[in-house]
Amino acid sequence: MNSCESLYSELFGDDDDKEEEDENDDLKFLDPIYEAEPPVIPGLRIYRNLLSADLSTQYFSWLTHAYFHTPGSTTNQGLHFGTFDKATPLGRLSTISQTLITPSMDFLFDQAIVNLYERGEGIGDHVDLQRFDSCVVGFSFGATAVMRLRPVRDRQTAATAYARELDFADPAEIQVVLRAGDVYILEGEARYGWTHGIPKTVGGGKVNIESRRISVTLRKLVKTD
Ligand SMILES: O=C(O)CCC(=O)C(=O)O
Ligand SMILES: [Fe+2]
Repeated sequence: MNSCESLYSELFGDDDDKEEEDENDDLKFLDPIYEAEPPVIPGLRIYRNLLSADLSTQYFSWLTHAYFHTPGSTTNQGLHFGTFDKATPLGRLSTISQTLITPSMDFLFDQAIVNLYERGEGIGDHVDLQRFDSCVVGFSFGATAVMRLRPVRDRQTAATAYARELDFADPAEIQVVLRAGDVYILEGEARYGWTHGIPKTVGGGKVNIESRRISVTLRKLVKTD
């Protein structure tokens, strides 16, 4: 067993035999609660505390160890492509995501991005690339972040203009507070008609992310054949 596997066992247990029965034990299915001010964006869902504080801390530790542990490394992103092994932490998050997606979206998630933010960091306003399907699920671990969503005038341009200056339909923006254990879903209008981003500062210069935050976003690659 390598050190990563043993940490995993320590955190999540050795679940070779009880994988099936345990699969959904950690989930606390709460009704979605929107913290965003009206108008709420169609296709945006926020599940508060979907993962308990303890479990979120375990994910945070595992993700830190698995992706951002090399001393001196400046890596702030981990990527996963392909179907998920259900016995891994990312696999568990994909299982949760599968249960949350709208039933009409009959697909399996097969891509994950793990993003690391240190204090004061953020991500520019963007629309996730078109090569990904219409539903994106995001998990938050570590420090709290405010995510900002803004409507775009031209969806086509927005879809190819990752994190650069966009033509916003109007100055409206919706702010969503994301805490450890919260899960958000972007689909439909919220996925294509609005950008999302995490500003470095909020409310007159206050630092948005105050200490390390790790997010995991899950997507499905669109078939190109
Ligand atoms: O950190 C987050 O929750 C957002 C990440 C994101 O928007 C992305 O990776 O496309
Ligand atoms: Fe994104």
